[in-house]
Amino acid sequence: MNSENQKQYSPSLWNKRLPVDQVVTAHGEYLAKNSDQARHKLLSHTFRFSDLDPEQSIEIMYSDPKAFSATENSNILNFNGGYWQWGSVSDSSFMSEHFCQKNVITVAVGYTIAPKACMSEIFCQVERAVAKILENSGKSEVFICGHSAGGHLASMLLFSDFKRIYHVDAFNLKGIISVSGIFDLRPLLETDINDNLKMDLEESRRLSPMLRSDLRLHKDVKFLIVYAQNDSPAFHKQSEDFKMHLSKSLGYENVKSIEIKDFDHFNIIENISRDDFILTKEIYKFMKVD
Ligand SMILES: N[C@@H](CC(=O)c1ccccc1NC=O)C(=O)O
Repeated sequence: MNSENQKQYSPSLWNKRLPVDQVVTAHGEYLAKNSDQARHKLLSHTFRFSDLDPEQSIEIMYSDPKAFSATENSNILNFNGGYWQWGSVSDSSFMSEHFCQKNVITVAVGYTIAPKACMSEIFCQVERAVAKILENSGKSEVFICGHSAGGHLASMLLFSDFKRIYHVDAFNLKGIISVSGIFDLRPLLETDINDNLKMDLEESRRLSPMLRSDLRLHKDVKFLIVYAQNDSPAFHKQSEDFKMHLSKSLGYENVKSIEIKDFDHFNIIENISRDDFILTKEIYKFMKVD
């Protein structure tokens, strides 16, 4: 165990709002409550990809059946955080209400969490769900937002060969938003986060977008990399290093990073349930929604 890494990758220790042992529970309750509220107010469909685990599914929300059946609209996919071992697809539609009011369709994307699935399996499940969504999205624009572990999964899609493996075009995948994401998994090997994931060095390298340059996604994809002021220094560095990797090594032109002042690892994502939050407004701008 590396105690410095353990500290840097324990986001609850860096929050300044709540006692350390309460912040994760409060976070889970917030996401569940707001997702339930959205489910009651909006129309929704769940598609399950497996009989083995209900988490391997997507939950689509929308306010207007006409928008849902239109061939040209805007979709935002959400990948939940929780270090690939907590969180649920059913708690991942907490931001749907205001997006759907603006005729954006929201899609919570679920996956089997560790230790039932390892990191490679989790990424495959997410990749397959995205391929299905792209296949069925017509000319609609698709944006992906991921928090923490979800930001990692979203960024890994850069190296997905959708054409060869799933026979779909990814031309309508327009942008990726990582909120307090992790891009180099190696520091996690020496923390208790890996007790359930059981990654070895080879798997951690292969699944680190920071260490990959075998790009498959087209260069027009836009990136928004966001982190909270009260994230740890290691999280800040991971985001800024990945921004450099995208722009300098991989040649992406449209990459922006933002630090959200006075927020932490948890309330930075909770608050995208509000339409007046600074990050929500940035996401609207990024998606060209008004
Ligand atoms: N044990 C971690 C928990 C954590 O990082 C977390 C919990 C819920 C949702 C996202 C999280 N972070 C990354 O995926 C902590 O110290 O906060």
